[in-house]
Amino acid sequence: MSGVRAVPPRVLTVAGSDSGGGAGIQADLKTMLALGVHGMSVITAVTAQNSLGVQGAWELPVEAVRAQYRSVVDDIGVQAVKTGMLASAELVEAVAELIMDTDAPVVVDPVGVSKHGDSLLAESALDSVRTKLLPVATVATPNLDEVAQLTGVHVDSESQMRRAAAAVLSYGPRWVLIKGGHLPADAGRVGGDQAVDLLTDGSDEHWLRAPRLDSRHTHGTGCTLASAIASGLAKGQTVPEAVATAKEYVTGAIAAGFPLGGGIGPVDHGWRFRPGGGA
Ligand SMILES: Nc1ncnc2c1ncn2[C@@H]1O[C@H](COP(=O)(O)OP(=O)(O)O)[C@@H](O)[C@H]1O
Ligand SMILES: Cc1ncc(COP(=O)(O)OP(=O)(O)O)c(N)n1
Repeated sequence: MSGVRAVPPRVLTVAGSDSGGGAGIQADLKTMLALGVHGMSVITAVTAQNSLGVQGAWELPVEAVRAQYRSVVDDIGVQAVKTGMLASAELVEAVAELIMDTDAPVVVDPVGVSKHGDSLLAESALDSVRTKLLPVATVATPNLDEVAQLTGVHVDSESQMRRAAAAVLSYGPRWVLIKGGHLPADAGRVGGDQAVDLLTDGSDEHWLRAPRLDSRHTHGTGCTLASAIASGLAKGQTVPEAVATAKEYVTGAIAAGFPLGGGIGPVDHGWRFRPGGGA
């Protein structure tokens, strides 16, 4: 018996490995599986990491990163790329160069520091992120700490998110999603009980709001959101559509986050497959 099988859209993550499975490459591939695309990976660094923090990190040589990327893109092809932990200026610049030659939308999560405060990007790489990586992004997804690191703009209220967006857009990404997950709960508005993000290309503006969930187990929120956006783009969604569906997915994953180890547990990438998850 023979038949033609449907081929799912293919999404490539270029990121670091999180041994604890909550963030990084592991979060990206789980998200992609949950959202029905074929996930592939270029590993840039390996971290020894768990619910308590990052105990060690080792970069891969730039030629190993280039070789993984070429193997995937030249044979299998990609409909979207997502970048996460890139560790050093050399890796940031090599990845930006590879992306420039790839005809697919790119989600850049400019990962700087983990939730535990462990650095995942050398200070000396910040300028390469600004001048080489952000210009090739279809969507950049900085959190508020990354906005401050990259632009010097400190956001502590919703009204300042517009200023932050303009500062990031000045480096050249087509869209920016300013993630307000780190915004104080009462910032700038009455009843600030929402997790608010701002998506804009400088003229079109979308405010995304979800209930702010009182969960300690939020490890991997940023990686999960960025991978979900890339999955939507690979399926042919517009940027605002992909971001809206990704926000809904990450909110469900945070709501279903669970305790692992002695610290911050992961969000549940498989929440839609659990009873009541809707799959
Ligand atoms: N407690 C929370 N409840 C609901 N949504 C949240 C919560 N914390 C973060 N988010 C959402 O998760 C996504 C990732 O944001 P954030 O946690 O700021 O990123 P990062 O993991 O890069 O620090 C955003 O859509 C943000 O609004
Ligand atoms: C290997 C690796 N990459 C990225 C992160 C940061 O992930 P993020 O989704 O921002 O989640 P938190 O770590 O902030 O919870 C990471 N920790 N490890």
